[in-house]
Amino acid sequence: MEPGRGAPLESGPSLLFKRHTNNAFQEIPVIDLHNIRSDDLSVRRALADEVRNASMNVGFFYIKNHGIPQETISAALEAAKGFFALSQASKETISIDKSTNFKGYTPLLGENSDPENRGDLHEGFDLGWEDPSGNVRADDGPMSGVNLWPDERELPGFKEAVMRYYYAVVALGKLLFPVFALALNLPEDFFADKITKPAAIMRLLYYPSQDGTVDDRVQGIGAHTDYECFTILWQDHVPALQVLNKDKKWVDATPIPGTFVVNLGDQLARWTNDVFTSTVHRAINRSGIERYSIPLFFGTDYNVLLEALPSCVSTDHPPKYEPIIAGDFVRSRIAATYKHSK
Ligand SMILES: O=C(O)CCC(=O)C(=O)O
Ligand SMILES: [Fe+2]
Repeated sequence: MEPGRGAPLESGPSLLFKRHTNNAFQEIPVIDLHNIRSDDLSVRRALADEVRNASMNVGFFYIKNHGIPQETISAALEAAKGFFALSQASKETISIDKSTNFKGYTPLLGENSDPENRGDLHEGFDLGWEDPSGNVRADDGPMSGVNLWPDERELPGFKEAVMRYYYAVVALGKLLFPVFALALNLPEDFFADKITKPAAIMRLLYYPSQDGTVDDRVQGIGAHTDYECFTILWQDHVPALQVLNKDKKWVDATPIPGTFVVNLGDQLARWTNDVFTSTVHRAINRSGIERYSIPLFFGTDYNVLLEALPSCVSTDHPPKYEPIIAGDFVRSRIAATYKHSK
């Protein structure tokens, strides 16, 4: 059999399940991507082993040597700062309420990631795929629709900086899928025909600091899991992100310069029948200064049927979730966060 094209590392799904440890993680591993493009399959498999371990037991990992130039990140951050500094009236002209597919501006408390809470204390700007000429796809099913951009005269260069960052992170996401495939003992190209139209939603997020008396039902972003396959998150130097371990203890995802945080989402958990874990997380900014972050949620094409992968099912581990179309799943989960805000 051709290397990396279907030869399982070790046969049988039960071996995958056995790699779950009973220990609650205390820290988030850092994975070095410098050899992600290696010609040597054994090198790529070694990387996949690290990703498998983190995906099964933590659901989060940092990546370093990811190849995204610092100036691309800095320009996107400056664009985000410029956007959130606009007047409320300007931002409201591209309110997410005017969008058919959850694109544009969300004000403070405009959504609620944890139904137990009152609302999320962040502002956001959401965008999805568009090509360099500004065309969106018509065939994204329930997530079809255009991006809403601020007026170019008010914020020159915003769209260029944001899209340059977006394309760079989408390309990085495409590199990670074969690693996840190897980590699941699947052919390395297993996901290739399922990510032809990147269903990648990106958000610019702004978290004011929560000072003084804090209402525990208002957090920067309430406890939640992400919806797509995985998220590539850039966070600035301000600590806020926390990740829940099996002992129900919050572990800090402390900012590490030069890294992104990758966390798995519910699409991958459903697809892998929970072999890979979609871990609960939240962000609370009590630093005294404002915080910015940029998550990019990387999902499958919206028409893909998410049903348990054969390699993740056995007689002991029957499928846990009903098969569902990716686009319907994402749309219903996003809609819920807006409905819960009150
Ligand atoms: O801002 C962060 O650190 C986390 C954001 C997040 O969890 C999300 O947008 O889903
Ligand atoms: Fe999240």
